[in-house]
Amino acid sequence: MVTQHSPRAVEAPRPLIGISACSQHTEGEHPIFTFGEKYTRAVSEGAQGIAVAIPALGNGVPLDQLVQRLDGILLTGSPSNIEPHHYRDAGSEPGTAHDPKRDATTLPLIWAAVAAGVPILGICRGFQEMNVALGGTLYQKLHTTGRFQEHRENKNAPLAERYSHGHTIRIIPGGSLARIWDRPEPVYVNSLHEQGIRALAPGLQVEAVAEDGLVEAFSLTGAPAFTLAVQWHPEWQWHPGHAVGEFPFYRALLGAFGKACAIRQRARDRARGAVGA
Ligand SMILES: N[C@@H](CCC(=O)NCCCC(=O)O)C(=O)O
Repeated sequence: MVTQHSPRAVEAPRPLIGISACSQHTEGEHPIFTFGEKYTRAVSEGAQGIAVAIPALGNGVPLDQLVQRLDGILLTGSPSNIEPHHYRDAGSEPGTAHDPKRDATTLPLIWAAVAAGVPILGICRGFQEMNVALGGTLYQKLHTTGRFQEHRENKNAPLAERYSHGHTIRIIPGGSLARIWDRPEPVYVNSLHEQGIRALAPGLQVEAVAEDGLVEAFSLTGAPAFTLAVQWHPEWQWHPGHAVGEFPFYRALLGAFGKACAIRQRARDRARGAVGA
């Protein structure tokens, strides 16, 4: 008997995409792991994947086993910041938000994922994590350097305004990002971060810069799979409950990531078939 809860018609297998979680506390004393619905929808609708959580368990996640089962990893943004000892910098100011459990998970995860050829898309904190994991450093407060325009959000503005407006970027011709988005008109991105790249990690290649020269996107040279990170928030396109408008550039980014994940998923399926044969 077919009911409203019966599984839908069989559809083509979708890639399994892990989403990095933050650790937080609810009002009580129950620590929880979280990530936003917009990231989940970006994975399921934008990248056509199946979203699964990567909890911030640090050593409790057997990373080598995890990456063998995943077809892609999306490293989310977060209000928290990477602890500066991870990039050999002095301590942060009191009151700075940190998430050591997330650091202990994502930084080694990035190495494991690159080594296993898992496609990665890093967003904002995730972009900063990729740079730090691979040996780069960050400015803790861009606005105090006197070298950059304002990259922080206006917290008094409505959410839609904060995530729709920002600044333009220049996409480096001939790079991986230019292959995803090769249009002559200026590209606008949103901008909601206080920290930014100071020294780019060895092996990373700049894919886009802001007007002030700040690195806004990079890829990993010679990576076996799609390994791209952006300082802005393409997942805004999939923010629920808002008329967010259309951002074809953001759709193209998630689409390219999804295609890379689908390629890995087919390769993993073939390998499993070969083992089972
Ligand atoms: N804390 C870092 C990274 C900023 C960031 O990822 N913001 C995301 C906010 C919440 C979200 O939209 O997911 C910095 O300030 O540089």
